[in-house]
Amino acid sequence: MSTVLDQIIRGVREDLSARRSALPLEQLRDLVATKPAGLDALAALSAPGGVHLIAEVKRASPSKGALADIPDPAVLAAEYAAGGASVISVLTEQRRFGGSLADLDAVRAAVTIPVLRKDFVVEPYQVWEARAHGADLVLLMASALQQGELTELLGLVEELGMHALLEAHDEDELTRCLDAGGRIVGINARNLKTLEVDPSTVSRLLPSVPAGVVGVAESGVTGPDSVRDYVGAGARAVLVGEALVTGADPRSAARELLAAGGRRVDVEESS
Ligand SMILES: O=P(O)(O)OC[C@@H](O)[C@@H](O)c1c[nH]c2ccccc12
Repeated sequence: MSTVLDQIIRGVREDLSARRSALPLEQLRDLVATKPAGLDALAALSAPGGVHLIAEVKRASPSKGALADIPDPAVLAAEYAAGGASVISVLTEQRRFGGSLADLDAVRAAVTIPVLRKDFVVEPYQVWEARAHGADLVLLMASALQQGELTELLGLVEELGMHALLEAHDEDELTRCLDAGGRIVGINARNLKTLEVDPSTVSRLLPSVPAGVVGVAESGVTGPDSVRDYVGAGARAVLVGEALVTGADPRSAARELLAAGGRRVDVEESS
C-alpha cells in the first residue's frame, strides 16, 4: 500500500523533472558558482545559552490542510529572527505544503541568519537548487532515502558548504543518520507514513544522540510546555511550524518558546 510519504515523493519527483527541464543541472551549477558562501548553521545551532529555535514558514500540511496564508514570507521570517530564532526553515514542497523556491528566495533576502530548505530531497539536483536559492542547511529524511543515497546527498551538501539536518523517526533511522555522519540530527515526532504525532518518540530517541551531535526535536510543539519537555529529553534545538504560523504574534510566540527552553532573547525596539 502506498503511504502518504510515497505519494508526496511521487509528486516531488514530477515537479523536480519539470524544473530540471527548464534549468539543466549544468546551468544550475553555474548559478551556484555565482552565489556568496553559505552561513554556518552548525555553529549557529551549537552556540551555548539554552535551546535554539528553528522557526518554520509553513502554509499548509498534509494532515491539517491550510494552516496560514502567509502573504509575505519575508515579513514572517523577519519576525521570527527578531523573536530570537537561530535558523528559519522554509518548506518548499508545493503540492501538500504550499511552499516554493520563491518563498526560500524571499526569506533568504529578508534575514541574515541561516536558512533551512525543508523539502523531500531525493536527488542531488535539489541540493544544488537549495544552494542556488541561498539555503545554508538542507533537510535529508532517512525515511525517504536508502543509506547509500543519504550518505551521498550528505556528502554533496557539505561539499557545497552547507550543513544537513538528518531526520529520523525511529531507532533504525536514527542509527542510519548517525552512521551516515550526521552532525545535526532531528527526531521527528510525526510519523510521515501515518501523519500521527507522538512526542514520546522524541523522549525515547533523543537520549541516543551523542553529545557531539546537535539533537533537534521536530513537530508537535504546541507551546512552552512542549519545549520544556523536549529540552528535558535532551533537545538542543526545537523545530516549530504550526504553533508559530497560526498565532497572532510570531515574534512574541518565538520569544516565549525560547524562554521556556532557557534562552534569553534581547528585546530590540519593535519596528
Ligand atoms: O508544524 P509542526 O508540528 O510544528 O512541525 C514542524 C516540522 O517539524 C514539520 O513541518 C516537519 C518535520 N519534518 C518534516 C519533513 C517534511 C515536511 C514537514 C516536516
